[in-house]
Amino acid sequence: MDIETLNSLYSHAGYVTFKEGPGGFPVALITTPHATAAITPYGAQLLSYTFASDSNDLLFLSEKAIFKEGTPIRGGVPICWPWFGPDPQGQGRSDHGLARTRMWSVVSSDLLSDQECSITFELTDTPETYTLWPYRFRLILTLSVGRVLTMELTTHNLGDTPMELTQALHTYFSVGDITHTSVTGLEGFTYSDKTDGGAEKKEDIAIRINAETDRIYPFDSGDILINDDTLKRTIRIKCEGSKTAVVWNPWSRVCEQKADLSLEDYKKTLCIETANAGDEIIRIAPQQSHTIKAIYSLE
Ligand SMILES: O=P(O)(O)OC[C@H]1O[C@H](O)[C@H](O)[C@@H](O)[C@@H]1O
Repeated sequence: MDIETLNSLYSHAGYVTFKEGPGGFPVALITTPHATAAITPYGAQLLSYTFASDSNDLLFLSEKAIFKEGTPIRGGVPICWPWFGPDPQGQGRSDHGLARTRMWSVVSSDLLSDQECSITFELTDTPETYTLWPYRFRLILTLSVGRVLTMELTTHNLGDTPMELTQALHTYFSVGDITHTSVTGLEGFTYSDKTDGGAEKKEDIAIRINAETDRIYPFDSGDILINDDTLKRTIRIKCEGSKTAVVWNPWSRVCEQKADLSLEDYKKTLCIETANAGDEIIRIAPQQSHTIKAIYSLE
């Protein structure tokens, strides 16, 4: 859909407008008294979110991010779906599934009040997705911009066979300096350390990142806090409908390997992902649905 049509159908004066963004992708710019957001239908990927009370973006977006059909965008909130990580069946399909490299459709934008605005995107199966993943689905992302940022991802199984999937809201938070950042809320949980062959480990203290980190924690309720001593802010993450939380920092080794990351980017970002990852496979019966939700706020 072109920018003019998007604006004629879904803009709200002073709140929602569509512009052409990098790579020619459309971007919805959303402003409320509490925050501003930029989200592209490509991957339904949130690229930026800035609370009015804070001059720093909540999210990290790589300066070297690639905006090109078929390539994932490095930063913001990529949606990993219907699998998290490498192809679970080893068929050579893309890491993290097919949602982050497809153009979604905008289906609505709503002024919930003069304080809050939401936008909804959908991705449905096509003959092309069916050859990659043989299910009939409707995937809906709703993002609400207000006092808090809410992201809700619902999978509808439109077919007549059960569907199995893993998934994540792969949020790249911006941090002032990773070595002056801690994460609380996950201490005491036994996690799977993907940098150590999935070894099970446990720490009873706040997480501090001082090496490449890639962990899957069992986590189905409660809050996770990112305490940032440099930007002097605490980000609160509430997860619903998810059974795991993933903590990822690429450190220098992965930054060196990725064309879309700068060498020092590991200092500026930390991913805390609301997920059903690893063994936490979601099963959705025919004609049923499943929702995960993340709510982000600043303290
Ligand atoms: O480079 P990507 O395909 O975007 O994946 C980036 C990272 O995503 C997740 O956090 C995984 O746990 C990591 O193992 C992976 O390296």
